[in-house]
Amino acid sequence: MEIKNLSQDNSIINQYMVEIRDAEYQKNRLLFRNNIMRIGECEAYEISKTLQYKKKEVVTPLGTSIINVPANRIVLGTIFRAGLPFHTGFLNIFDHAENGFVSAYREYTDKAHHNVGVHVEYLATPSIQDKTLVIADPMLATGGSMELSYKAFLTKGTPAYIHIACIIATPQGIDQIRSVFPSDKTTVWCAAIDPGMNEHKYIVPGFGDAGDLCYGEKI
Ligand SMILES: O=P(O)(O)OC[C@H]1O[C@H](OP(=O)(O)OP(=O)(O)O)[C@H](O)[C@@H]1O
Ligand SMILES: O=c1cc[nH]c(=O)[nH]1
Ligand SMILES: [Mg+2]
Repeated sequence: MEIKNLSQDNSIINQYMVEIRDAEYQKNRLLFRNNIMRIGECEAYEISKTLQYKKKEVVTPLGTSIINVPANRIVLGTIFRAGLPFHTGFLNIFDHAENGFVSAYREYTDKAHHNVGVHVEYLATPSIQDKTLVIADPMLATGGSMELSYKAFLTKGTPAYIHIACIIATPQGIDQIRSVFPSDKTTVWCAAIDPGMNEHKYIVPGFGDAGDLCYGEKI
């Protein structure tokens, strides 16, 4: 399994990361969502370099041009809620892609908020059979949401390749992906790998609760 940590090269993504991590800057949800979207666009562009390409002839007003265009059939999968602005970034780049949506939310199963269970309740997706499945979700913390969402997508076919796209990952989340996903056809993309999680399973330093920062607190 390949891990592509985009923070290893300096790029404009670092500026967006500074802003989404900044507790003051986060107070503006519009700017927060917009930066999540822009990181999605950057990751999509990086993923585009790894696709297969085929020649396409295009007729201009003055002649013809032959250009290599992506050949993969892409399904952009995302996980409600926090995945939505990230998904928009991917769709801005891969505007011809099909789209799949799954809901997953983490719920504490004990009073001390130390144990987290993940609930999957909703799936709306085209077939993913033999397609390139991108699953976009900003946070890969325990990896539980990504694992269960992937298993939900698998009820609709077997993908040819899987790109796990997140913004911040933890070593534990990556290990979880490694134990569940097919190693010969999975790449994990992220803009940072943070050292770990606190006792409530929030990534530290991370940036907080992605869904709440995008859309407000839920009850
Ligand atoms: O790797 P995990 O430990 O499963 O955590 C990651 C999940 O946490 C967030 O969703 P959350 O459950 O907060 O739902 P929300 O997007 O509706 O806020 C995030 O968007 C991931 O889906
Ligand atoms: O730090 C974290 C971990 C999981 N989900 C979030 O939104 N933030
Ligand atoms: Mg949340």
